[in-house]
Amino acid sequence: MAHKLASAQPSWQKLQQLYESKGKQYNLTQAFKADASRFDTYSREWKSDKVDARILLDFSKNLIDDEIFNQLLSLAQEAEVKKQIDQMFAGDHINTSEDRAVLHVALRDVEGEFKINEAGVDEVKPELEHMKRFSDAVRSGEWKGYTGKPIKSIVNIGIGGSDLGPVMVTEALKPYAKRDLDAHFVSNIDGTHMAETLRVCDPETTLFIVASKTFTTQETITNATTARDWFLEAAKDKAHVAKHFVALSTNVKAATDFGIAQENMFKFWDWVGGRYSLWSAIGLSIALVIGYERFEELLRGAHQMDLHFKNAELKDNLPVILALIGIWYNDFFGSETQAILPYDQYMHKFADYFQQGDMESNGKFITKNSERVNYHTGPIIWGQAGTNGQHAFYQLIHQGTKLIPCDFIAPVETHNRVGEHHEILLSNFFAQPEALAFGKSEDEVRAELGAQASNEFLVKSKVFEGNRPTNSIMLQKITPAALGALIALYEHKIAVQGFIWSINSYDQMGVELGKVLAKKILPLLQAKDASKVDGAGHDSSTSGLLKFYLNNAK
Ligand SMILES: O=P(O)(O)OC[C@H]1O[C@H](O)[C@H](O)[C@@H](O)[C@@H]1O
Repeated sequence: MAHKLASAQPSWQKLQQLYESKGKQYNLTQAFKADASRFDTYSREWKSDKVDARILLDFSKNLIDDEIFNQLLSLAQEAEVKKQIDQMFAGDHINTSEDRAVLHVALRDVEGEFKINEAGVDEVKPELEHMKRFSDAVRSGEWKGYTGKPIKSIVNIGIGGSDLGPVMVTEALKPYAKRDLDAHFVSNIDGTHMAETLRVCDPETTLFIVASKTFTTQETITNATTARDWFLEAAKDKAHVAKHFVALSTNVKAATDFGIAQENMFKFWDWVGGRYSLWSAIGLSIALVIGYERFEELLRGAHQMDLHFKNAELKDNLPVILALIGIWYNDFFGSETQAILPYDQYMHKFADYFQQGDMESNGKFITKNSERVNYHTGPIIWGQAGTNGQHAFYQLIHQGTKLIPCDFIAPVETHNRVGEHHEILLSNFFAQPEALAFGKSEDEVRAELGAQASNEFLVKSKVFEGNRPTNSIMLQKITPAALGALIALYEHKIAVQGFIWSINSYDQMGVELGKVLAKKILPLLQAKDASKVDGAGHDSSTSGLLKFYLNNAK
């Protein structure tokens, strides 16, 4: 593949012209008035007869018409998106900088449909069986701690991709959780995180899950060592570690060196990216919390979305549509961010999860052809659960000077029917995109204000310009399968954007430099001697900060 600059594609220039000639002054009120079937044209419903999942994507409230949409589809064709999707599913080493395949889709190919020829793929099933046996034993109480008591608390120790997925999914699927099994997630190197967690755990009934793809991550190894010390203070005998510590890793040797018994090791493979790993052994805490069967439903839901992504035509392909609309704003309107706003309390970690998923994947400036891009790549992802965001930052989305495309997500059915809460919640879910799209004109404000309309500032302050684009995504219910499909939808959206921008979405070189510098600085802090700072080769700002710290450290 040539991996051309996206801006060198013929469609890119045409999209630029379309932005100038009509995109930037596109008027949603007029567009909806002119076309009664706009919703039908720009919405797609995806369902699967294999799993309990269904997703409606309404993208009609976007600044697009047929010409723009078709031009975006041409861009996807010119970038050979279909071919790149096929390469991913075939196990080609599309992570070129690390010479690795990108096969999270193989983890959820529960029936083995994809026939991928890559070392480790045939081990997926036995590993899942291992996870099933183990999670069943812990959940049933058959697995006992060193004093013969069943496990009551699990503590997942991991960071980044070894934390965010399990946290997000266990929160999103809490209605399916075993309520008498407490789940904790410790990620931060800040000792407070571990200290506050251990405060509520009992060494006799706590299981630690050390989750690290590389098993070298400083935070995770330090936290795991602290947890082991705490455990041994009570248990005394190192042999008891085997009943209370398991490891999830691709690095079997390092996990063994840490003292994890062979049978307590759950492995995965280097073709699983950290931020795409919740489907692998990294999902063990999910299986423990919701049960293995539900975990498998999550995988099956994702797999159905994989099939849709692989097989559907570009114009009907949900991940492709989301990706193209994102590119339209990111690269032609100059939008810098993308908000993800789930109207479901259980989904409150969804935006956090895709902050890593999207920003670590597509925050890159070098193409696979070693050129520096001359366009913007990955958006800044942010958001929180509705309706909380409405009372915090929506003011800026409605009336600020920045264009912030938003994805609104909601389930038709709630897990908790409490009075009319769900109707009230959803009335907001429907109202916000409507307000953003159509706004309120000055004439409307004047008519509403009556006598007060003589106050010019009041009138102008109450105007909503509208034309602020949104996608609305509805699921039937946040079931394991539906959540699996939704996560896969966003994963593949990220993939398509990376394909079009010609970047490698599957490495993360940008996180390394800071880690290297921290390792150089740590000995200075350990030496506790401010006089050693000068001469350590740091700039005056870093040196000044270090000296301030060392002179005041207690
Ligand atoms: O799972 P681990 O090897 O411990 O890695 C944990 C995380 O740290 C790294 O710095 C990467 O930025 C993440 O992609 C990764 O998920």
